[in-house]
Amino acid sequence: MINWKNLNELSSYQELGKVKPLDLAEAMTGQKGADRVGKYTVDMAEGLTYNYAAKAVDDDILGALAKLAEEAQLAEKFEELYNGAVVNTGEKRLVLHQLTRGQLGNAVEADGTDKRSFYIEQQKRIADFANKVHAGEIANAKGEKFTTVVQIGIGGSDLGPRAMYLALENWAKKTGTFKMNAAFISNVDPDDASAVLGSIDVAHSLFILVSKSGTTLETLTNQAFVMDALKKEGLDPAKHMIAVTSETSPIAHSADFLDAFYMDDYIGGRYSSTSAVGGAVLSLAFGPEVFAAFLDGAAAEDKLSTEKDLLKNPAMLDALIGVYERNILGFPSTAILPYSQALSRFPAHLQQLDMESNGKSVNRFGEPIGYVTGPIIFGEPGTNGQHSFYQLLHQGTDIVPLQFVGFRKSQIQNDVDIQGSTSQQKLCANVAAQIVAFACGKENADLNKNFKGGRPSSIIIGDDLNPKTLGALLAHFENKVMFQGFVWNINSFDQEGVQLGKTLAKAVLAHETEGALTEYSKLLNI
Ligand SMILES: O=P(O)(O)OC[C@H]1O[C@](O)(CO)[C@@H](O)[C@@H]1O
Repeated sequence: MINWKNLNELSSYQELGKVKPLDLAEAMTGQKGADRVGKYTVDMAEGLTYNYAAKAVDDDILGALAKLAEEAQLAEKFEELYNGAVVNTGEKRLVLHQLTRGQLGNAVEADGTDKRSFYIEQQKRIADFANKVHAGEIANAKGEKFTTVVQIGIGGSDLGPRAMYLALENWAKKTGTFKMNAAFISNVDPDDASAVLGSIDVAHSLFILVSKSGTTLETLTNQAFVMDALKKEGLDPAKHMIAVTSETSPIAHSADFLDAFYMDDYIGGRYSSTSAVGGAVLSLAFGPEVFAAFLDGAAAEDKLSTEKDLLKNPAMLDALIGVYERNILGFPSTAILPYSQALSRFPAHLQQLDMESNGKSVNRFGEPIGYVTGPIIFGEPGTNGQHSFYQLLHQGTDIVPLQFVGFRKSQIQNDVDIQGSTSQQKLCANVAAQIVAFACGKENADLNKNFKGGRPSSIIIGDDLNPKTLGALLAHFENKVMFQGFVWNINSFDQEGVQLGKTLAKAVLAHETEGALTEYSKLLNI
């Protein structure tokens, strides 16, 4: 029997508030700190590890978090989700993104079909299509091979797939699996589409129109923009464009497209990288085998997330430590800091994943809640961030919990030894230094140079970033966000907060405004 209770109704949450907080700076200094690094670590899938030695937790706090996980029935709620319960209460939908990469529980039937079979069928259709494009069997009007693929989409139909493409681009070039360049058009700003169209060979480009709803204004505008450009080159848009959408959307089964691949309403945009939304562009860019390996990594991490023991479940643990930092320690934000250039857009993807999912003020039944929920998420790859906003992270008045990601090896493996160390060693040295600097600080009589420390961080470490480790990394964060939503008793799978702005923008374009909106319209010359 599942109890969907608010966080402040749980006795384990009240108990958690009474546990003595850890003095992180003290705990991380000297041999005690060294011991913590070996102790507070848990294996993730695909050889990754989640190390939380530099988080402000000890055995007592972890014990209290384990009780909270149990009372909030996190493992049971995940089970409900993957067995096909209507967990998206706002939209009255099932939540099935895990099913795109594996079968965690019972077969799930919806709309008269077995959903796992449906997702596999779409993956097979995409693989077949991609193989034909690579072989030149599907080609442009002159029978020439397509060399570039361009995804048109926004939000979840852009950020995840774009971040995943960038994460694997150099890996694929290095390993000989690279098949096609990919570009992305998302913003309705005409400079976005113009710049992308100006940088590609349009006659040899295949466009993927990605919109689950098939109604997103930005995406449909960019589709028309691209169709116009194709026509101006004397090309037939329908021979250069495929669609990824839900079967019930207005753009499904349209003659505007060479082919169409489907996902469905049970996969939220921000959770759609492992569906056809990511599958089409990644299979075309790197080949279906690479996409399949990415799915395997995500499936392996999902499996780990079913573990009931908090200390063996990295996503649940990461989620609970985040709740402790947000609700007990009162920290308002979290920074995502990958020490990997390939993950340059991963923080942007996590901004949507986390903030669109957990930026909620009512519980899953639509009732107000009396505690804070999702933190503000931001980030940049290291070491660039160090020379930008780390000043505030080290000495600012707010404490910002940090989530580092680092790999022992670079992707391209082209490196130079300068002054006794390689660039990769310098990168890794910096992340190690930052973790300890944030945690331990450094006293100085000159307060301007004083570092208080006590600033918590965790790090996910792997040997290298490849399709499997990337899949595991993605699933870790998806599952972390889901578990946090369960703890806060909110619905992490709808996004009503984006609607009002869309409605008002339509009113502005239709010149149906009043008051301040009319004045802003005039200021912007609309
Ligand atoms: O794929 P669609 O339906 O075009 O939606 C794009 C994005 O728009 C949103 O609905 C927010 O406006 C996101 O949740 C979604 O990822």
